[in-house]
Order: sequence, then C-alpha cells, then structure tokens
Amino acid sequence: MDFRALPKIELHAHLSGSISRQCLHEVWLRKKEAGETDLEDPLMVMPEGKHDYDLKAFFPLFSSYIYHLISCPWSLSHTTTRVLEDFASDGVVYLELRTTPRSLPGLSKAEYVQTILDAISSYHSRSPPPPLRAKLILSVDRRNSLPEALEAVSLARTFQSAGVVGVDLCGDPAAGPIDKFRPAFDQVKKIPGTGVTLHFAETACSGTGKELMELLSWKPERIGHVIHVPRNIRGQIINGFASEEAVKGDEGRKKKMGLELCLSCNVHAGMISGGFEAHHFGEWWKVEETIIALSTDDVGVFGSPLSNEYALVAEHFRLDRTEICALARGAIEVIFGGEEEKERLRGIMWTE
Ligand SMILES: CNc1ncnc2c1ncn2[C@@H]1O[C@H](COP(=O)(O)O)[C@@H](O)[C@H]1O
Repeated sequence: MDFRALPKIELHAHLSGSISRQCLHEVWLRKKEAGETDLEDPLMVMPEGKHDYDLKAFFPLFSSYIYHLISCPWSLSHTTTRVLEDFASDGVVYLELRTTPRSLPGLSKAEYVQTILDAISSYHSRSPPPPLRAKLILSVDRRNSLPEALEAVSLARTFQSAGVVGVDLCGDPAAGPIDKFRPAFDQVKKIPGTGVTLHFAETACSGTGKELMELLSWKPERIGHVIHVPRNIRGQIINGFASEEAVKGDEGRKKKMGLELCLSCNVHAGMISGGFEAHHFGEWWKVEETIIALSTDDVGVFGSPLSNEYALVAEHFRLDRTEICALARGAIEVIFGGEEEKERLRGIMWTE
C-alpha cells in the first residue's frame, strides 16, 4: 500500500517539534550569516538520524535550543509554512497543529498566534488550492501558571474565527500537579465549537488515578498518548465518562473519545518498553467505543512522518488495506474543525 498517497488526518503535532532539522539548519544559516545568532548548528545539536531522545533530553531541546533559534516573526512564519508543506507532501489532508503561545522579542503572545495563523492563511490561498487544510490548537504547558493558562484560553476565544479550534494541556509530565488548571479548562468548555485535548498518562508519574480522574472531569473530546492507564480509568474512557454531556442528538449515542496515539515517539523516547509490537495501539484499536487518530507528535525530533506511522501499524499489528483506510477515515469524527470540514474529508478519504 502507498501510505504517502493515502489521505491522512494529523491531530497531534506540536509546531516547534514538527520543524525538520534541515529547516532549522536553514534558519540557523541565515541568522548566522546576518550575525544574529551564536547558537550551534542544529545539525550538530540534533544530528540527522538521531531519534532516541528520552523525555529528560527531549524537553530541554525546546527551552534551551529551538526557542532561541525560532525567535523572530520571520523564522516563526517561515518554519510554520515549511511544516505545512512537509505534512502536505506526506499526504496529510487535514492538520491540527498545536503550539504554546509565547512572546518573542517585539512580539506579544497574541502576535505570535496571529503570525502562525497568517502563515496558515497564506498557505491556504495558494493557487491551485493545496489539499491540506490546517487549523490551530493552543497549548497550555504544565509549567505555566493559572493566569498564563487563562491567557491561552482567552487567545483561543479571540482567534476562534481565524482558525483556532481547541486548547491542549502539554509539557513535561514531571512538572507538578495539574489541578490548578481546572478553571482554565472550565472556560474552554464555555467557548462553543472549541475542543479540549489533554496529554494523558504519558509517564507513570502522570498516570495516577487521581490525576487521570481530574483530567477526565475536564471533559476532553480527545486525549493524547494514553500509556499508563489503570484498569478503572480505562473503563471510564470506554464508557464515555468524559463526554457524558456530549450526547449525539440523532442517535442518542455518546460521543466517542478520540485517542491520539503516537507510536514512534513513544518507542524512540523510551516511554514504553517492548518496541512497536508492545505498543498499546494493539489494545485500543478494536475498542469500538473509542476512535484512534494516529499522530506524529514531533516529527522533527522523532523522524517518523505520518505515512510511516500507518506503515508501522500495518506491519506490527497486521492491518490490511481496508482496516488501514477505516483507521484513517475514523479520525474524521474527532476533528475539531467542524461539520463542513468533516464533509470535505468524507469526500476525499479512501474507503478501500
Ligand atoms: C512526548 N511528547 C510531548 N509531551 C508533552 N509535551 C510535548 C510533547 N512534545 C512536545 N510537547 C510540548 O510542545 C512544545 C513544543 O512545541 P510548541 O512550542 O508548543 O509549538 C514543548 O515545549 C512541549 O511543551
């Protein structure tokens, strides 16, 4: 099967982690030549072919390096455009990119978000129109304070009509308790048409029953990674605890929880043991009450484009062509991009 040609949906991609090393290198070269950076060449910091970053090494890549390189409107806009092009050339037809609003020298958080939305909008208006449509999710980092989280939610409200469709909780799972963010995610629920997605049970320390019950009580439509899940919490996910209010009008059924599963990230970062065969994709993909959206997380770091994630599940879990098409199409139901976009996707995604 041609996994690149297969039309695909990507729902869990962090902007700064999705920038290819080549693109980072080009930004670095231009800044170096202009005398604007003292940073080391990204190809030295993140050598081509190295993908085994454990979480201890992974998070500082952003705070200590990438954020210092992508630090002006030009580099932000340029790298966003390149990320869109890279996903499109891998056969992605719908992308929800996520990013943590940050202020850069001379750029407020609102201008940071606006710059990314402008890059997306000018990408959409290319001629002929590209098959990829992109939306934006704003992330709250676990290291943030409540006021910072509330600011992200307020930005999501402000930029909703310009393409922001959701709010995410991400960041180093070792970074303290998350209860403090409840008022922020309560606010998201009051913005009609804005979805909630949460990094969920990424590590043993963030996989306690207490934390996961708290996260589910925020009523996310989707959860990401879903690794260290105790049995009773698994039951809650399956029984639709999180979306009990989101009853589907016509059939009276509860909405299914979307699971954003990122195989290569989890394997390369050592978040699971036993390799691809042992990945919890195998436990979830036949659970009818949930919907899996295979995702890349940080393709710039872990090096596996979405087409390869589909190839991996086909290989390790023996999905045939029909099952692969059903898996890819299934994600339509859990996008945050609205009914019109769902209809477009139903028209272009393969059925067999
Ligand atoms: C194991 N995977 C992950 N788990 C948790 N958070 C992650 C992540 N991968 C990326 N991020 C979050 O996304 C930021 C980079 O993109 P943006 O600057 O927001 O576009 C990282 O700083 C981290 O907080």
